Amino acid sequence: MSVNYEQNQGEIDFITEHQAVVLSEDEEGDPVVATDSRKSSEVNNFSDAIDTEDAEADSIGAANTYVVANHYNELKEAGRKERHKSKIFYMRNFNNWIKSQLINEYMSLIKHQKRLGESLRVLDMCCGKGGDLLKWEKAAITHLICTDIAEVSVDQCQRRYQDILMRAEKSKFGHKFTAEFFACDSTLVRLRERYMDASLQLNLVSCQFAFHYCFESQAQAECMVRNAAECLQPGGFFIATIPDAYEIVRRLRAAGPDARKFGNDMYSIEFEEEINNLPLFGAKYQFRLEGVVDCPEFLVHFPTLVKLCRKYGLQLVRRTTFADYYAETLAQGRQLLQRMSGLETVHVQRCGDDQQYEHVRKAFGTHRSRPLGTLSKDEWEATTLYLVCAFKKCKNSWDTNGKPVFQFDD
Ligand SMILES: C[S@@+](CC[C@H](N)C(=O)[O-])C[C@H]1O[C@@H](n2cnc3c(N)ncnc32)[C@H](O)[C@@H]1O
Repeated sequence: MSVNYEQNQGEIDFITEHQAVVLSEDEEGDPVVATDSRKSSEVNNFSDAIDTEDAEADSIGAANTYVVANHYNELKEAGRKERHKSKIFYMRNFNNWIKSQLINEYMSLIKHQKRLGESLRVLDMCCGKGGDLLKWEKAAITHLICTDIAEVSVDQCQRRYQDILMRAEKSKFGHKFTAEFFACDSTLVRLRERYMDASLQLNLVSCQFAFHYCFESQAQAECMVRNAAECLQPGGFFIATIPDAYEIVRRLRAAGPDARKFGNDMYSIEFEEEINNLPLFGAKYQFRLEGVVDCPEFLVHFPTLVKLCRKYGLQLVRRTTFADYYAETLAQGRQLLQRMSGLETVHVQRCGDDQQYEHVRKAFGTHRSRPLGTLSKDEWEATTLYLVCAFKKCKNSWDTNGKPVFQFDD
């Protein structure tokens, strides 16, 4: 049996309703993994949360985490000048804007539930080099936990935080917050045991452009979701940006019946395996992004993610593609988008017959004299591979066996 990675009407309805899970064409109950002899350990229902912390990576199918860690450890931080010259300069800024919009949206909801002066604690899971530190500062949080598998990135993140703190001390307007940093694999390690205070309650967990790494195996996905969920206060949120598996499979199919690869000059996605036989976990592809990423990644089967999240009390409240999120939040986020240089300024008359801006000519003709903001075709194709999602932590009671019974709103 193969897993359905194509979005059918049933799944669209599911996403709209946030209710029953359709995992494949043949299965409506617990997730079933496509038969794959190498991953026989995954061919069962979700087991209880794995208890063996720091488990042997190999024993739970985490063969690629070293490759990913090495890749990010070796990635050089480009200077401002180099970043400006990058072919994906605007797309990276655009992605950064999407993250800001998402963080602002859910921080606002959290702040509405709180009284002024109450603590606001955030976990930035897979924080990288700290690209979101300024967003946390602006959100006026009180405590931040940053963790990532790449030690080099965590060190850099910590240095950036120290800079922010020093600047905040000198400025009347800067916001100071406490923070802790550690390197570890969020798909293998129980994070709460590494926190300075293991009883700490979080208001927001954010995992940006990284959650999909945990879909290498069921045990890793389960560990990562538990890390996202278990310290969240009821009413708190888990937010993420991940590649949209439906869109990936749709583009692959569009590339031809036997195609295993698609992309453009900015990015490419290449599957090793026959895509009609993709497993539920470990559906691996190589993702390449102009000068920044060349790494194995894994499809996230969205209904499975939703089901796994529900097991830990997380209820889906948003699943929106980047294209739709841009359209939905543009009116409110236009100024920020401009400040972040999230779009390239283009003069239609100067575009000539450049195919990268054909959409602009089609939309506005060649007579428009005022400049406008857009992304090149290649950058737009790369950014629209992604979606934003958000889950709310629900209240719970306890059953007679001491297991949580979550009170979902739907
Ligand atoms: C594309 S970067 C995103 C970084 C950051 N969240 C951002 O938005 O700028 C992906 C990050 O995920 C981290 N990562 C990948 N697998 C991980 C794992 N198993 N545990 C913790 N971090 C991981 C990488 O080291 C890398 O920093």
